[in-house]
Amino acid sequence: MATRPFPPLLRLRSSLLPSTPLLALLSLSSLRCRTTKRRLASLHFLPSPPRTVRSLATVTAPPVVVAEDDKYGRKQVISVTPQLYGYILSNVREPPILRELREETATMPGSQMQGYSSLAIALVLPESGRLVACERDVKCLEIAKKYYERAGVSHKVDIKHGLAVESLRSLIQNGESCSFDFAFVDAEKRMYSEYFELLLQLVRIGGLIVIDNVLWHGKVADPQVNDSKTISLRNFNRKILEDKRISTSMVPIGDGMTICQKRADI
Ligand SMILES: C[S@@+](CC[C@H](N)C(=O)[O-])C[C@H]1O[C@@H](n2cnc3c(N)ncnc32)[C@H](O)[C@@H]1O
Repeated sequence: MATRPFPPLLRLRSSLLPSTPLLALLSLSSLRCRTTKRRLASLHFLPSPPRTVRSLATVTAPPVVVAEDDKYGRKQVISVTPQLYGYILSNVREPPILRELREETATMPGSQMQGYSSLAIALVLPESGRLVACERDVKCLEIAKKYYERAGVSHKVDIKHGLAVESLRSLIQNGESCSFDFAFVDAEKRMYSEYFELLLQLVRIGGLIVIDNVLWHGKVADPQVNDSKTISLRNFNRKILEDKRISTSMVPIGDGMTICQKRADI
């Protein structure tokens, strides 16, 4: 998950979702929603705090960096300091159940916020909406299930326990291609390209695929960093850039997020 906050509310208006339903696939991550009534989705994606928050909570680094190179026109870039992160947390409409999940998982080893994205989406789905959530880790699922139940949204969530690629392939084999409105990806970074190809089959024309962590803490831009995840993400970003089957925008919020819309002419 990203290590810096996104703007707290990503609002996808119906104009972005031209026809039918709304669905998603994410990692707790894969969701699908079918509704013929509401075509508006409001999704909260509030990721983990910056890694420095817990250890350097009182340090206040300047939040703005100004590029020195003239070719960038002294562009100012904001970075989320612990102080700014605290400010954001106190100025977003984060439902109490999501805050509880975030706080409970903040101190856990490994990935934090298990189920946060899927719970955020399930909370705003209409009763007729459905979410497919893919996760391989039982412990993560236990946390997520607990919160789905507490939030009263379990009936909207179809959990697929296993490798996300296998779950996505099963959905295709079950004839569910072109039936999803929205997919959110935040699982194994080296598999992003495979997830994307499968999701492109599963979402309808006009549907959205949102991919998290595409800037990978800035490592994708650092030629000195060449570990397998960074290389995969670099290759993935290049592939998306050149892919004519989608409209796409890479948004520098959180850890970098790419938003793709499936085009009609593929
Ligand atoms: C960064 S966390 C995602 C958190 C998610 N956005 C949320 O809010 O719940 C990454 C998750 O992906 C899961 N994961 C990683 N690789 C996977 C795979 N190949 N198949 C299914 N889940 C996977 C991990 O177990 C972990 O829970």
